[in-house]
Amino acid sequence: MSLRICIGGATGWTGKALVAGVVAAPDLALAGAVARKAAGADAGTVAGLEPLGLAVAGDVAAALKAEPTDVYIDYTHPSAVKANVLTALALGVPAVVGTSGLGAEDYAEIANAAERQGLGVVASGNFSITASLLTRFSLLAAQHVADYEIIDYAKASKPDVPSGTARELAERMGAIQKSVPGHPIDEIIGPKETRGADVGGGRVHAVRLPSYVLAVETIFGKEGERLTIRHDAGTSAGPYVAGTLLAARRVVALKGLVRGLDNLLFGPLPQ
Ligand SMILES: NC(=O)C1=CN([C@@H]2O[C@H](COP(=O)(O)OP(=O)(O)OC[C@H]3O[C@@H](n4cnc5c(N)ncnc54)[C@H](OP(=O)(O)O)[C@@H]3O)[C@@H](O)[C@H]2O)C=CC1
Ligand SMILES: O=C(O)C1=N[C@H](C(=O)O)C[C@H](O)C1
Repeated sequence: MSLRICIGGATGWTGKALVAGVVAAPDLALAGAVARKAAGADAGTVAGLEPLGLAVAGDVAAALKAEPTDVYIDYTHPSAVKANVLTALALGVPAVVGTSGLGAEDYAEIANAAERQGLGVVASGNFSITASLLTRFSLLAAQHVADYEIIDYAKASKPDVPSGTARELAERMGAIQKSVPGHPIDEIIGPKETRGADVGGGRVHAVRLPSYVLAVETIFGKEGERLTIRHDAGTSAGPYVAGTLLAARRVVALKGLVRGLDNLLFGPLPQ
């Protein structure tokens, strides 16, 4: 039997690519689509496909109550994602979280809800396979090099900071080894904000300018040498589809929260 998927944000940049990915996959079926402005319209038509005979729902609860669903996927907005995921879990549906804007405290709450319900959640700041390589390489490097900083580049209109990619990376690198500034920030002469923000132990500098989609750079410094690891997203949402759908296929067998697609792709980080 096909795995029945509901997509929150089905009319968005990423959501439309995912609707097409689910429709094209022989082992998946689209059971629900959520968006406010297109509520009532056909989910296939609004994604630029043939009609699917499935109406877009105006909210997550309505979609999940209307059709039996195995996995809820969220690509909505930083202001909506946490409530959507908690709603899915409360209705007994595991979740895959692509939307950015949540930090360690939000994920602790989501992990508790998932464990209470005996359900899985997979969240990843970036579901592209190559961005997951940036994450994994950076985590490995942080095990060996203490001094690092993260640069987070995104489009001027991005509503959240840092990006989901950079936030997850900073929190996970910070848990391995805190990035300790060589000169204490409190004693800096000049505007302290120019030294970026401590995000879960990792230091992040955010740049927001037209022409970027999203790029993340981790820079490691040692005496006499420097290592830079960088990922650049292009203008298509295609790279996020395979990783998101891999997470959807795997989340049904999990209990609790897994944060980071690299954990599904490459297994736990070697200690
Ligand atoms: N983890 C990853 O790999 C990736 C993460 N992202 C993240 O996913 C999120 C969505 O990105 P993107 O696809 O570009 O977004 P879009 O703005 O293109 O689409 C957002 C979708 O969510 C719906 N939506 C539901 N609730 C809200 C709300 N409260 N406010 C705004 N929209 C809402 C919109 O429809 P309507 O307004 O009609 O409700 C629309 O369908 C972002 O946080 C982005 O950073 C994006 C790509 C990859
Ligand atoms: O807002 C976007 O567009 C993206 N956001 C994600 C993030 O916040 O990390 C990543 C994706 O590359 C695009």
